[in-house]
Amino acid sequence: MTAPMAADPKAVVFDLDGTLIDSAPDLHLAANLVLRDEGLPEISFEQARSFIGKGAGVLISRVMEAVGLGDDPEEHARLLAKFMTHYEGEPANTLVYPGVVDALARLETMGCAMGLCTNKPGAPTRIALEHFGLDRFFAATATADTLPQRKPDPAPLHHVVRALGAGSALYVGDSEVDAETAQRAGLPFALYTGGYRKTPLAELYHSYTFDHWDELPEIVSRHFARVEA
Ligand SMILES: O=C(O)COP(=O)(O)O
Ligand SMILES: [Mg+2]
Repeated sequence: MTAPMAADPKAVVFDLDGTLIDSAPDLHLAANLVLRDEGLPEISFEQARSFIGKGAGVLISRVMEAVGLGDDPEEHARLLAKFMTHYEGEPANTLVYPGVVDALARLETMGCAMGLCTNKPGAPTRIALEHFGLDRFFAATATADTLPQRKPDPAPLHHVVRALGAGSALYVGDSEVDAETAQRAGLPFALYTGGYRKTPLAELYHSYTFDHWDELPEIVSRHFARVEA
């Protein structure tokens, strides 16, 4: 007798910044604490928000460009290290988007396997997840330091899907980087419109959109009903 094939779990993978948590105020503050300490002009909240998506290293490159510093690698490494010392504390000004916890709890009761795929480094990711009680939902996580590749390379997303024991997954994110990652991974993508996206919706790859987290469980059940049909 052959063993029955394990059913592919309904897997859903989430982005973090701009999707589950609104971390822009703390990222803005940490960037400005570096600039203040260096005697440099500070950046606006809108600038900081627009620099989020490709991880802390790219954020610091964009900050350096914005204040007229060059792109010297040693200077970049020094400022990035300073930024991380400011950012790695408890997320004092970060909020979970409304409805996130209820939506994740609902997906859990629906039997979804859930994972996280973020360009945020591992240490602040773990601190934020624990701080907001979100860590219990995720059976697999890829952060900026899990693999050599980062989003929009599809490798971290594939890594999380595999770690969940799934062949496919719905990816949920807020930004251009997430849309490109899902597209390159060949996975469906649910775009949260409340995050840090700058590009018009019509120009971005997406399978679903939602403006409020209480809409997501219904999208997920529709999606998997269609996939299983
Ligand atoms: O920290 C960033 O720049 C991006 O993080 P995210 O991948 O969770 O959106
Ligand atoms: Mg994001």
